Amino acid sequence: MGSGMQDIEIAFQDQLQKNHCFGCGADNDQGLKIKSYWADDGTAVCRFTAKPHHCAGPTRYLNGGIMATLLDCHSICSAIALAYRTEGRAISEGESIAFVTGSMDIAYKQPVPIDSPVLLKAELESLSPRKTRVVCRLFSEDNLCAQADVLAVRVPDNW
Ligand SMILES: CCCCC/C=C\C/C=C\C/C=C\C/C=C\CCCC(=O)SCCNC(=O)CCNC(=O)[C@H](O)C(C)(C)COP(=O)(O)OP(=O)(O)OC[C@H]1O[C@@H](n2cnc3c(N)ncnc32)[C@H](O)[C@@H]1OP(=O)(O)O
Repeated sequence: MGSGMQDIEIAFQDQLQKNHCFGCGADNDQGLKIKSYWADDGTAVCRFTAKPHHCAGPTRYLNGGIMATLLDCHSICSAIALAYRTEGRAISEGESIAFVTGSMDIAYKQPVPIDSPVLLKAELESLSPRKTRVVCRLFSEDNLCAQADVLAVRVPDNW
């Protein structure tokens, strides 16, 4: 105990300011408050544990709208993080960068048990200064349960 490096990594969302988004806003007390981080392989990851009221029709499965929110918000926050990294800045350092969802296509492949944590993994590709494509996968217990193809579009920070 007490020696070596400490993991002081801070989630993307905890570095963004004044974000009241239901899915990713640190400033929304009734929101999902997801937390996203860089992984060593260049993807961005997020782990989320649902509450019982996030259920689908059957109480044992996660609601598809909640899944969409997780995929959307993890993707957009990761696109924002990538843009800061590409500009050589820490998140929220200097002029703020904002992206929104231009489009999102989701394949729901398997039902997601509500009791198990999910893992979201986002692969990012910058298409132009204004557009980032994100392929975001949602896993439960190592099973690929949903996949989203997201177009993140940069907007002015007063959007
Ligand atoms: C949300 C934050 C913004 C505010 C900042 C506030 C606080 C900042 C703090 C933190 C922010 C952090 C996180 C917030 C995070 C996320 C929330 C989750 C995501 C959401 O929940 S967000 C809500 C849902 N989201 C919308 O409410 C979008 C409504 N919409 C629009 O606001 C416009 O529609 C817009 C901006 C999308 C485009 O408007 P625009 O005027 O820039 O249009 P333009 O044509 O110039 O598009 C430029 C290039 O994108 C291509 N393009 C555009 N749309 C496309 C589509 N649908 N399919 C295929 N390509 C598309 C064009 O083809 C062109 O491509 P090219 O450059 O190659 O020609």
